Amino acid sequence: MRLGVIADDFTGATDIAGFLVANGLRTVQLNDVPPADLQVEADAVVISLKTRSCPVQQAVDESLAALAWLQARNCPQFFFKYCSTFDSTAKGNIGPVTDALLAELGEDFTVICPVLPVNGRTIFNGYLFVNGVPLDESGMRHHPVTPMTDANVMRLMDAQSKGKTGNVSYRVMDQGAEAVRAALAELKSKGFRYAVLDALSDAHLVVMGQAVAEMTLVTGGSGLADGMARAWAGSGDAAAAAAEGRPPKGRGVVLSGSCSQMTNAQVAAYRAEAPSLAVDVDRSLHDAGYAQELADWVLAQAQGGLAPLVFATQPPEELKKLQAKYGAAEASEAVERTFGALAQKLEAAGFDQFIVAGGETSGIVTQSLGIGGFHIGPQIAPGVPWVRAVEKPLSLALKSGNFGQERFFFDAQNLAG
Ligand SMILES: Nc1ncnc2c1ncn2[C@@H]1O[C@H](COP(=O)(O)OP(=O)(O)OP(=O)(O)O)[C@@H](O)[C@H]1O
Ligand SMILES: O=C(O)[C@@H](O)C(=O)CO
Repeated sequence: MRLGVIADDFTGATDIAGFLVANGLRTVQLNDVPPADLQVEADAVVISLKTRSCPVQQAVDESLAALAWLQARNCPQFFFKYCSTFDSTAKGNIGPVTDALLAELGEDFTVICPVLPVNGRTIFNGYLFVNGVPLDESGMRHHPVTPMTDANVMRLMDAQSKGKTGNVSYRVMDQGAEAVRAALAELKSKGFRYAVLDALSDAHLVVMGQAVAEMTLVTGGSGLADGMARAWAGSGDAAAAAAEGRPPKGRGVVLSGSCSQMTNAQVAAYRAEAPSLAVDVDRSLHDAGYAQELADWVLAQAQGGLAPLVFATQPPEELKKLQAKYGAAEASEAVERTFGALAQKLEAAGFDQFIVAGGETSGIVTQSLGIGGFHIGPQIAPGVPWVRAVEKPLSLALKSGNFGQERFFFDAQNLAG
């Protein structure tokens, strides 16, 4: 094993795993900290946790348990994967988890790099942009759980961590890996504990991938991992690495629990052509028989055409109203529970392809289906591979809220079989 990844949510985990596979690295994704005796043969192991928005101590404990599992297999390098839109407010978990991992590894310096240029997530002078717009002016300011109101990654990190954060600017990236290594050494010697790496392009990813090759712990988005994998692997055999994760034809359903801008557009595009049903938040909260009713609706849709869609996805203004009425945490937990129960009922009824939108939603669906690990297949869109459960014949597409193009739900089905 050459890289061990600790990811703070499920779609984040499949995102980074997809990029490693696309560079020809054999990669296995394990959901939750695996049992101590599990044997895995792979170039990279991605452990997906659900620690993005849980209490801080839980996030720290689970991340350290994942680290211990990887250390027990002599893993030489570790990657803490979080969202390319940071998804972590001043009370968030990225700082505390990074500090705990550094302490456990006996290290005192790392990089902070939530980038993925191919999906429009870039960093310029330490400010995070989403499709050219500062993070706090993007759809992320309306996020139901982690509204992002600052685009300055140094400030975000300083607010939730133990040390000081510096920046390696795009101008240094332009000068190549040697210059970046020198800039990192200088920040470290000046007492900085973290360095935010600028990245405006794929070329910058390659440079930073080379520059951090010897760093024990790195942190960031899958753009950084793409750069690292390219630095090691060159162009490995991506088709062979993806073979076990390829989805056969199957019986599919689309479950959308993300309220991101892109998911709203994807749901609108899909509803225009496919059978769809909106989740009623009130009934999710109060009606024990509701998931069965949703399952009955899905089962009643014609087979063979487009997969039926069940969605909780709402535009920001509707979501605000629902959250004000029911409480944000209560409403989102009820919606997640509903999707979890629905997925179980559909599996029991013979569904074997689950296309899921939203990181938290994907986490709950995967857990409810009792899936412990995935083989990673071909990418439907950058950062969204098809994955195939290790222990049963189920294929899933786990889409981060803002990933994929407008016809993503169609694209996923077109790639299957
Ligand atoms: N109509 C709704 N009312 C209240 N909460 C909702 C509603 N629809 C979705 N939610 C909740 O919003 C949260 C969305 O988070 P999720 O991680 O699934 O999507 P996302 O944040 O857009 O994706 P990502 O984390 O990949 O960026 C979930 O907890 C979900 O249950
Ligand atoms: O980095 C991203 O944007 C995604 O992998 C993710 O973590 C969203 O849940």
